Amino acid sequence: MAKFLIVEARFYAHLNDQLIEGARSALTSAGHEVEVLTVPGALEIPGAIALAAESERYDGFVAIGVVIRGETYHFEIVAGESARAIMALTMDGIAIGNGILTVENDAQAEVRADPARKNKGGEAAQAALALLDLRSRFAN
Ligand SMILES: Nc1c(NC[C@H](O)[C@H](O)[C@H](O)CO)[nH]c(=O)[nH]c1=O
Ligand SMILES: CC(=O)[C@@H](O)COP(=O)(O)O
Repeated sequence: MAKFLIVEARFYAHLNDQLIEGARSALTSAGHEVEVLTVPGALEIPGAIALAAESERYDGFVAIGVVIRGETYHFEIVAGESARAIMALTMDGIAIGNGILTVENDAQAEVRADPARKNKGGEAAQAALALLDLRSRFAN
């Protein structure tokens, strides 16, 4: 059994609840333990994962959040930089699945958050499981 930390940026609570449901279901059905940590926004997720990884209490991580385009360039920063920082952490060998939605509008977010439809939370959990499996395969 492995221990996973879901780090969620709780900007849109009802969407996060669905994304977390999908991620949690994927992880617990595979026999793993799950905790959830909440941060203000997607830009805080990579730092929170880095700090949690240093504690060595968790085997893998799932980033959960929703970034919906507004009127300014801030969307590109929040969406792009959170993804870039998460990618950098995975390149350091940390098993992270990225379930941060980066969408144009609420309708796109609803479809992707819903575990019964595109289930992007579950998809991100599966990615974290795959990276953890690779790490254990290459460690031996
Ligand atoms: N607009 C969204 C944000 N913005 C907040 C940033 O993520 C960050 O918390 C702030 O810039 C302070 O450092 N975050 C989301 O997760 N989703 C958004 O749509
Ligand atoms: C993704 C964002 O940062 C966005 O929600 C902010 O909206 P705006 O660009 O209209 O300030």
